[in-house]
Amino acid sequence: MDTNFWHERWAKSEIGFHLNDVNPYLIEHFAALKPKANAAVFVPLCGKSKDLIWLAEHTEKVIGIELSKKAVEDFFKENKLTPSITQGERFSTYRYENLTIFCGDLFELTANDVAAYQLVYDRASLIAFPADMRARYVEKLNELLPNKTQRLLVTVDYPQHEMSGPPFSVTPDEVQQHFSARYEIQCLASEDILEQSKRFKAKGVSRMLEHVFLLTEK
Ligand SMILES: C[S@@+](CC[C@H](N)C(=O)[O-])C[C@H]1O[C@@H](n2cnc3c(N)ncnc32)[C@H](O)[C@@H]1O
Repeated sequence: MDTNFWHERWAKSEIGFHLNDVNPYLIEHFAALKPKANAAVFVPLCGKSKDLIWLAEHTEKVIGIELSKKAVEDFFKENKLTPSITQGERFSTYRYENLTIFCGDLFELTANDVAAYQLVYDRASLIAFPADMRARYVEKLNELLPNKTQRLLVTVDYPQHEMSGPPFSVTPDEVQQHFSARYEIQCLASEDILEQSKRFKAKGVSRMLEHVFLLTEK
């Protein structure tokens, strides 16, 4: 899967992952991170998610990174916000009050870009990548983030042979494999979402769970 895959999804508005409202898991479980008053949250692969708005209202600073210029521009347009925009070598940077979105490739980020961020919100980001890229993504985030980070991670888990992703299936065992060396892992919720996932059911998926994990650095 290369970056063109995502540019095409956005160009054709094939963005079934996008929710028109804030993700209910974020509202319900964000407090489990026990965010400090000056919490700063990093949102990798943020799309045009409304979750950015909610996080900006509930934390001191939010930074997202998103490949698609269309996604970033739609985000500001649809939320009636006018950002300042700076063109850099690696990214175009969109800023509005306490929210910053880098438009560019996550793999181009350096630790300096996100060093001040202790919390990570990952909804539909790890599961956006096939297995080999997931390993690379986990490694990249480990390299970027300083010690003592916490993450809220939302995954989907279904028989992978029944559908080609994205979203890709990430089982609780795989979450352990990626993160147990560095994080205490707690599953906060597991929900059967098959009935509400009509487009996946239509593709022949027989079982689909969504899991919410709290990862706390050891
Ligand atoms: C499944 S969507 C999830 C978006 C968002 N987290 C949400 O909940 O709506 C994955 C997003 O990651 C973006 N993306 C994919 N690869 C990327 C990369 N290497 N760097 C930055 N963004 C990327 C895609 O354009 C897409 O918007």
